[in-house]
Amino acid sequence: MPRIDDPAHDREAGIADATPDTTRIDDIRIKAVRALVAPAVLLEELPVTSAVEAVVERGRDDIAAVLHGRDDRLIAVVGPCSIHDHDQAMQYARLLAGAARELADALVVVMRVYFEKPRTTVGWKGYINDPHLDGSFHINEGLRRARRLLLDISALGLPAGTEYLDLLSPQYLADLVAWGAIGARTTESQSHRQLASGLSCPVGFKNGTDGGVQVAADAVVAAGSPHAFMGMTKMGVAAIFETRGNADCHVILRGGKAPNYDAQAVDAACAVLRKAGLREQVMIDCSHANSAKQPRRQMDVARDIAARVAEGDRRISGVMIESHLREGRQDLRPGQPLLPGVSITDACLGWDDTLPLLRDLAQAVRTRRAARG
Ligand SMILES: O=C[C@H](O)[C@H](O)COP(=O)(O)O
Ligand SMILES: C=C(OP(=O)(O)O)C(=O)O
Repeated sequence: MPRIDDPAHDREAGIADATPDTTRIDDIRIKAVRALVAPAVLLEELPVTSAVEAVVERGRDDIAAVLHGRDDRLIAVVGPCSIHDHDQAMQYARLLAGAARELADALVVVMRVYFEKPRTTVGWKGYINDPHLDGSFHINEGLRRARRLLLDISALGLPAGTEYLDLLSPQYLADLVAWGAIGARTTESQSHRQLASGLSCPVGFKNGTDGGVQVAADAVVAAGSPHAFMGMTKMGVAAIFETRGNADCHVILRGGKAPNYDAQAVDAACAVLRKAGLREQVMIDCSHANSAKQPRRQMDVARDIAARVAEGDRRISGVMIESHLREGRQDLRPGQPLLPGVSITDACLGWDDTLPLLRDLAQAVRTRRAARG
């Protein structure tokens, strides 16, 4: 596929109706403007069923109950670094749904269903931005596929979690999302904090890429407050949104210059949260800088967390694990076939190692519960 700025790109991608901009002093770096489907059209085409509605609501309620200390289970956000194939994602979801049922007494399992990838510089930006994985950027189709997948996963009884990166995409998908994340690169962004203040689900803010927890605590404070900002309605019209604030936000420790999953790091994070007047609780991301992106190191991190939970630590309210059908990662090379069930972004743990890890975490919760009597 030619680069997006090559005149042959749109022809080869089958994109019709590209509208070249002819003004001289405005939009001088915009090559074309293409039509974007209105959210209301997709919501009508792919409506939420009452069964899915119940799964989303129950997922949100369960997560909020853990965050507010009414439920002693552990939230486990588990799944691929990114989605790139519907059938493989569904294969994974069926396995995870089985585990979620088995461990429901101890874990609130949420599948990571990440469609939008924040890149350090450039790279494939996810299933919505480029669903054909070839630089053709069929965003309308990406939105449609994302919505269909969220419906299918939720229909298994499994709540879905996603990263909110684009500021318009929530209007197409947010009704189907039980838990949201704001990533390390956007936790400090006012626009993302405003968005979180109006989302219907609980939201986790990652610490900054340098490891700074203060920005995530600040984000929880900001998202908990009401805001007014510009956005787009379901009909695709510009609007001013006024939000109530989101009381179900929390911090996610994902490491930075150094890992931050151990007891000392949790003490330090809780000191920051206490000073900000927030609940002393964290979700710990076993991946990213906590595993130095070595997928198998997630097992060490998760087992370390399980040991502390079993000893009675109640400040750890959740874990995140990057896991796919098969371990590792692969490069996306145009025209080259991909291995099924292997991540095309960060390396993941394989399912065979994930299930025992989830069982260990669940056992740790049961031990903690038994000790409290
Ligand atoms: O989780 C995903 C990645 O760590 C994040 O999107 C950054 O990826 P990159 O550094 O490969 O661009
Ligand atoms: C991009 C992610 O993480 P982070 O923002 O911590 O880099 C992720 O969880 O996919």
